[in-house]
Amino acid sequence: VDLSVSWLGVNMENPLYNASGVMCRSREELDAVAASAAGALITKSCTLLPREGNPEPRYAKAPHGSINSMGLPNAGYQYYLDYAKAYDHQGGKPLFVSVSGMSLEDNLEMLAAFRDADLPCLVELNLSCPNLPGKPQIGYDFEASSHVLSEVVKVYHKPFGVKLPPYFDPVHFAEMASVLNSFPSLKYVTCINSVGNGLVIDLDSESVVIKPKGGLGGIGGDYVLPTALANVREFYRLLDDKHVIGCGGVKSGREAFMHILAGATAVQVGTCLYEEGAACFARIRDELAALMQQKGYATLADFRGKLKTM
Ligand SMILES: O=C(O)c1[nH]c(=O)[nH]c(=O)c1I
Repeated sequence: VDLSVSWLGVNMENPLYNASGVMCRSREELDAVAASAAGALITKSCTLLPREGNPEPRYAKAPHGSINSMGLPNAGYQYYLDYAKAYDHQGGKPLFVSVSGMSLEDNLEMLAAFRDADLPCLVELNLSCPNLPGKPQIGYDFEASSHVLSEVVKVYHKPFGVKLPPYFDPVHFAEMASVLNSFPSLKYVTCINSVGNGLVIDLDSESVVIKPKGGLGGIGGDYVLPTALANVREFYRLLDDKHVIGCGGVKSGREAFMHILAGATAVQVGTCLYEEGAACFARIRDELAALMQQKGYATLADFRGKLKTM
């Protein structure tokens, strides 16, 4: 079977890569993803200046996934720009850069720098960080999203994507799709970011499991798979001439297959990568290949977006 996918000028030997935020804050981590069976890699969302992030513990494994309130810890955009400048773009694994400025001005300054560097990497603009106390997720404010994107496309003229929060209402899917469809150079969306501000309780200690925000954090893993699949399918259905990247609940070939069946061009792995390490990519890749073989599909396009309804 052929697991390759070519989209937006990048060629991936398989559709799997890391979710921004996991195993991608340092060059050592990024190199580990690049050295793994992953088909691509993406950097930790970056800000203008380096950030420590929220107090620890800020990540915890949960019975069916994870909770995190990292608080955007990152080395600052210059670090990732330098990594991108030194990266072997011909090496076969596309590099994506996630940008998540603390303000529109910061986003524009970072995007202008990436523009001027004229590198082959694709930008994923994060509209959905749920863990900055006092800062709402842009993606939940349709007016703000439209304004940010209007300013972004004045500065950044290359194709780019956005990381979206999960939506839970058909009206919201339609509203956000309408905003996104008015930006032709916005060529992909990544659905979904973590399900924001969940609460995991440890029964024995009768306590929360992470320190920031009274224990509130973004939820990932098995918990979010149905929501992730719904967002992938809805935006796949509603967006014009854009790709949807699936993220949320992928821990085996089965969920990767589901995301692609729902319309995903490629698939990101977060919680499972955090817990299992980079070996998960070869395992999930082989499981996906076996599933395709079993079902008689030769390529991803044979079943992409072909979810049956009743
Ligand atoms: O807390 C984080 O750093 C974080 N955590 C997430 O779950 N999603 C995000 O987009 C971010 I920027």
